[in-house]
Amino acid sequence: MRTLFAGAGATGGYFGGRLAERGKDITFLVRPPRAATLARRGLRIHSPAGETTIHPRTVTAATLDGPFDLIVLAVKSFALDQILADLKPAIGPATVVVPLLNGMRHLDTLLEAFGPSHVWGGVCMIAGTLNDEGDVVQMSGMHKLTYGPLTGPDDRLAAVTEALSGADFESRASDDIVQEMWEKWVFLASTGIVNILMRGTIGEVEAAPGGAALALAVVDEALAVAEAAGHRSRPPQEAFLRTSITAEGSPTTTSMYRDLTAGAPVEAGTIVDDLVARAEKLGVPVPLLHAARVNLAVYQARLGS
Ligand SMILES: NC(=O)C1=CN([C@@H]2O[C@H](COP(=O)(O)OP(=O)(O)OC[C@H]3O[C@@H](n4cnc5c(N)ncnc54)[C@H](OP(=O)(O)O)[C@@H]3O)[C@@H](O)[C@H]2O)C=CC1
Ligand SMILES: CC(C)(CO)C(=O)C(=O)O
Repeated sequence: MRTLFAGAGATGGYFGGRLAERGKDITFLVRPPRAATLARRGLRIHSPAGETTIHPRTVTAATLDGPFDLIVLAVKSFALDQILADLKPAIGPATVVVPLLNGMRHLDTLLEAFGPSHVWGGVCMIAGTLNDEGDVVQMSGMHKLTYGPLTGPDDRLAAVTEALSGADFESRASDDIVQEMWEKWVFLASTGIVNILMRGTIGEVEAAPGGAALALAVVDEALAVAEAAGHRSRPPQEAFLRTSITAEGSPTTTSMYRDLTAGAPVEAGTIVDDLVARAEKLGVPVPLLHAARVNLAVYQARLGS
């Protein structure tokens, strides 16, 4: 399968790089400065398992001139509109688009842009970032990619599975990807909100008096929204979240918190604001999520000023 990774940042660079490392047919859609960095340094991945350099094939919006079989979308939510416009030439009659973005709102945007026959769901679990050189840094051993059609069986599944497997990360097709995206959203939003409201890692919050109780109260609010929306996390996912968000000494932060502490724009709209908006619509009280929304709005307003 000709596969295009749209974005070669922390997630796209990692998962696309790992696939390219195994000889899969991977191209990255990047902007000119990123293309220049990748040409000069290669795509370097630093991980707990070691370091690797891949020399990736890249295209830019100006040189993208034909359809791909599979597109993996790996940009931040605020870059979505531009890249969807750039991707138009890459969409053929049978192209599958798998987004890795956090949250749910991008699915509506994608369905509107490309139509239901092209859009699948996707979830990735990784703690990744780019360092000052533009290299991908995988901060823990976690690296999982899950994907699947939004509605019913799809005869492209075997080919997509072949394209996304066989590399040095866990890869899995899901027959209920929408539920898995909700579970990831609840996990990520809860963890990120605890980081942001308390300005610390999960372990630092847990060590504070009342910290674990506060974290679990955030989880209860996020779960209540998911439940009202018909997507309460299944018991093993809920148990994992409760354990992980109260883990003693945990260094866990989220990409949202890392962006905030770096003074960069934060995906507040799709990760926090959208959860609060759904809570309001469904009549679910979420005072802690609301506090996080206000906190992030103040931050974003300062960034813009
Ligand atoms: N980082 C993490 O640990 C995790 C992130 N996620 C989610 O994955 C999504 C992607 O995040 P992440 O990979 O961290 O983000 P990054 O910022 O690391 O990477 C996004 C990349 O998209 C590129 N980009 C933006 N617009 C365009 C465009 N028009 N054309 C080509 N490239 C473009 C940027 O390139 P440029 O250099 O040109 O700006 C950047 O390198 C987010 O929704 C995030 O929440 C999910 C799980 C974990
Ligand atoms: C919760 C986590 C770490 C898992 O991938 C994540 O999605 C993020 O930091 O954005």
